[in-house]
Amino acid sequence: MFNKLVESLKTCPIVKRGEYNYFIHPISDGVPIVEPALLREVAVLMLRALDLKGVDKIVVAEAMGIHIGVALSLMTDLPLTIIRKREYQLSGEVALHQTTGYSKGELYLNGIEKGDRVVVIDDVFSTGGTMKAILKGLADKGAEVSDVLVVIKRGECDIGRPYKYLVEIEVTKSGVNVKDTKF
Ligand SMILES: O=P(O)(O)OC[C@H]1O[C@H](OP(=O)(O)OP(=O)(O)O)[C@H](O)[C@@H]1O
Ligand code: HPA
Repeated sequence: MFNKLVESLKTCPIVKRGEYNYFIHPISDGVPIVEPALLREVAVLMLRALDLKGVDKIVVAEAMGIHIGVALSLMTDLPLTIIRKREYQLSGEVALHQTTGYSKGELYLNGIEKGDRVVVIDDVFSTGGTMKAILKGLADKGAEVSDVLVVIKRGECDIGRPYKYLVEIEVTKSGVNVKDTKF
């Protein structure tokens, strides 16, 4: 079931972003090409893993949460909100500060009401900085987080609550080692 995700990770290129060994993969970068069969495999695994009971909305972050969020939304009929890097100044918008292993920036959360039950999905966990910012924003809005899932977990990562992942990897300067698969 994990064939396409695991095999594509084992052969993906690494580039340096400062000291950070950055792996380049279709699910986490959208390049060189997102094959439908890979996206479908990831979508089916996410659907199998997630606790969707009573869930109202799916939450993802721009950019690389979008394709997996759309796939899950189409399969579940759950609406999707995309946390954007652009400010809209809509009523109720929440600004979040994102810090990753190689960047800092602002994110803007819209479309969440007090009492919403949500799942949050993302492509990668590395430092967990992005997910911590998202969870803080959702808590500030009074949303209840039913489940958090990442497709690819790289390294140890504490986000202050339990979460699920599909694949755990280790990234070195010469490549990706797949350490574990779930679901
Ligand atoms: O656990 P962390 O250290 O926070 O890293 C994970 C985040 O980094 C990437 O986002 P980024 O905003 O860099 O890029 P993107 O626009 O390509 O999604 C990725 O999509 C995750 O959201
Ligand atoms: O190494 C990475 N590759 C792709 N996306 C990422 N998001 C955090 N780290 C990475």
